[in-house]
Amino acid sequence: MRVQLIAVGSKMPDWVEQGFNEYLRRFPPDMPVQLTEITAGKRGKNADIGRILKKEGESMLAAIPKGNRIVTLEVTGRPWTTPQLAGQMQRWQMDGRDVSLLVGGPEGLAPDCISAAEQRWSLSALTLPHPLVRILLAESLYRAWSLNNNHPYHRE
Ligand SMILES: C[S@@+](CC[C@H](N)C(=O)[O-])C[C@H]1O[C@@H](n2cnc3c(N)ncnc32)[C@H](O)[C@@H]1O
Repeated sequence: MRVQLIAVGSKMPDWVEQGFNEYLRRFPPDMPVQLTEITAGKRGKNADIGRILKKEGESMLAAIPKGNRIVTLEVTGRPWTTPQLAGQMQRWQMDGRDVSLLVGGPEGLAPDCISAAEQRWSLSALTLPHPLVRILLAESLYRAWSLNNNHPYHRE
């Protein structure tokens, strides 16, 4: 199973790149995690946020290979524990499809992305900055993978 992380925003600071890549490089060849960055629309003084959000959403959906399972990252999504996420991961793997995880920009995800989601996942009841979400997401997925594979990274 391949995991595609589609996130609004590019040109992340070094600490974000380093933190994210630290976990990315740990995934095994049969579960690669790949990042697709969507350029955020310009949010000037009189920017039409609704239009920007729609365009970002269209770009996100266009980047998803046909047939992928779509999972949105949302504050109001399901708060999975690590064992629950590990269980989800096993179900995703058995289902045979690749997974696309969607992370929105400053105003969140476009309504079209939310409608397209099969599952909505919350990392915390707090609203997190999107650069931090990438790192937490990669670490959470790696921890769930380590639990499923009896790797010593996760300890009960
Ligand atoms: C700065 S947040 C957007 C805040 C926006 N006001 C909203 O309510 O969606 C940017 C993105 O990070 C992700 N995100 C932020 N906090 C999250 C959380 N606690 N759990 C899951 N995803 C989160 C979501 O994908 C969100 O679209």
